[in-house]
Amino acid sequence: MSEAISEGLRLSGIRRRFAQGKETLAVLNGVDLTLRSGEIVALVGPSGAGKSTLLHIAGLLERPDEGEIHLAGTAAGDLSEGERTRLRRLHLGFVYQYHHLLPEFSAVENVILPQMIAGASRRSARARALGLLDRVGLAARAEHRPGQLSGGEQQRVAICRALANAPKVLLADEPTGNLDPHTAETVFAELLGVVRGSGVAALIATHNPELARRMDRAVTLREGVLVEV
Ligand SMILES: Nc1ncnc2c1ncn2[C@@H]1O[C@H](COP(=O)(O)OP(=O)(O)OP(=O)(O)O)[C@@H](O)[C@H]1O
Repeated sequence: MSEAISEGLRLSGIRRRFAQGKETLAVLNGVDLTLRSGEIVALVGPSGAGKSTLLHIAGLLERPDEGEIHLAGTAAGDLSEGERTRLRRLHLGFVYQYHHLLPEFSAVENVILPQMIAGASRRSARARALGLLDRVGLAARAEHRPGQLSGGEQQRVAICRALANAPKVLLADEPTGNLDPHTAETVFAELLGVVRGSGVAALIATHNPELARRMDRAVTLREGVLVEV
């Protein structure tokens, strides 16, 4: 297997600074990270360390000041915004702390939509959506709207939506941070189960050391550089 195929995401020498008044805050100071296919990596670290900034850059939502991002073997740096959007739709899934589901659509429709935007037929998109919802125990809730679901159920739907287009890489920012500890535990176990079952590479930011221990390895940001923990 070539390196380009087995590699989900590669970040090289990523730097990002923000102006804070007259000062410059160097949040990312040369971040290197390779996520192989199927690898699940925890991104831990104190508030303000730069986790969200790193996830935005890895997710092609923001450009770094310096450095390169390879997603599924494609270098993203020189691409136009349109090409980056296409690459993101093809290869990336996102889960946020809040579910961001469309409230007027049912659970299954929320998982169908990204597939149809990517060009799938309604029929195949629906079959895949129902399969994903079934894997997180939501088959019986597929036709419910987000407002009719519990917080944990909403977040499970958001996980299915992120995996709907069979991305190469899943990025998650505190995916269970908004749930009570018991629900967070269950939803996190399901997230790991469905991620492991799909072979997607995942980078998951969490404040919770217990959750971090369940992943394949953990990295943290120390003075803007990633180190293994
Ligand atoms: N657009 C911006 N402009 C200026 N400063 C920013 C911007 N985005 C982030 N920062 C600063 O960069 C630092 C890192 O922020 P970031 O949100 O990446 O941290 P984090 O590790 O995700 O924190 P948390 O765990 O609280 O979400 C913070 O000091 C923040 O204030």
